[in-house]
Amino acid sequence: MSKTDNPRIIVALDFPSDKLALALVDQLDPTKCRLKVGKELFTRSGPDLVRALNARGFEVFLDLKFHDIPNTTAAAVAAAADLGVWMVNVHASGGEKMMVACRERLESLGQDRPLLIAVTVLTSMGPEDLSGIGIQGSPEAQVSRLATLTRNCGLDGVVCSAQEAPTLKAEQGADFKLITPGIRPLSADKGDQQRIMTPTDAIRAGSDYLVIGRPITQAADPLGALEAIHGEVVSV
Ligand SMILES: O=C(O)c1cc(=O)[nH]c(=O)n1[C@@H]1O[C@H](COP(=O)(O)O)[C@@H](O)[C@H]1O
Repeated sequence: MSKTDNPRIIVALDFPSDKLALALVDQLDPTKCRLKVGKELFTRSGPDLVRALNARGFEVFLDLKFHDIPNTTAAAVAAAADLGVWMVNVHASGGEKMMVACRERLESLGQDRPLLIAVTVLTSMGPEDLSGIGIQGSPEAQVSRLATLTRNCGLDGVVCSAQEAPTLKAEQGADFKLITPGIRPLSADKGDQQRIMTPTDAIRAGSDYLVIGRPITQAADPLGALEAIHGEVVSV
């Protein structure tokens, strides 16, 4: 049985400044979503912004997709843990030694550590993009391979497309977390995403957490958009 806890929506704060991010956050409800801080916002606003979000009662997924040698990456996830984030990620393609070093470093910090997950194949990538980087075969096969490696390294889950969720739940077990971006309500623009799914279909497919950016952050009424998707998700 999966121990996924609420809220299951993670709003991606892809903004160029803390001012713009906080203006959006102050319209949201921490009982209905967690927040994701990614590369753009963290590079501009850094740890102080993460602390400001925590102080407002939100749990934070620090999405910096670390990918480096084991020693450097393990030190980076430990820094994320010091910041008090709820979840942190690395690229599974960094390999076994890198992922094990990260997990061991976090475990050495004790019980109250962030969830550690790995990115498999980005949801913006299709088969032709994989072949461009020398990977033959389907995105689904590559996601399964990297998810198995991630689970064998003892991490808590993976970032993948909801399209791969049914296969991964069957292969990796219910407790292995699936964090799925590329979520698009029927009326929303696909944008640069390729492997997409609606919120309801993603939950039915086995997603534990839905990462949603523009369909909420660029909505005329962000709280209304969040509440509509939250209502959809809790009623599946
Ligand atoms: O790690 C991620 O969060 C991520 C992985 C992935 O494969 N695809 C993906 O879109 N993301 C992130 O999920 C968010 C999706 O945003 P929207 O496309 O605006 O909903 C962005 O912040 C991406 O950085």
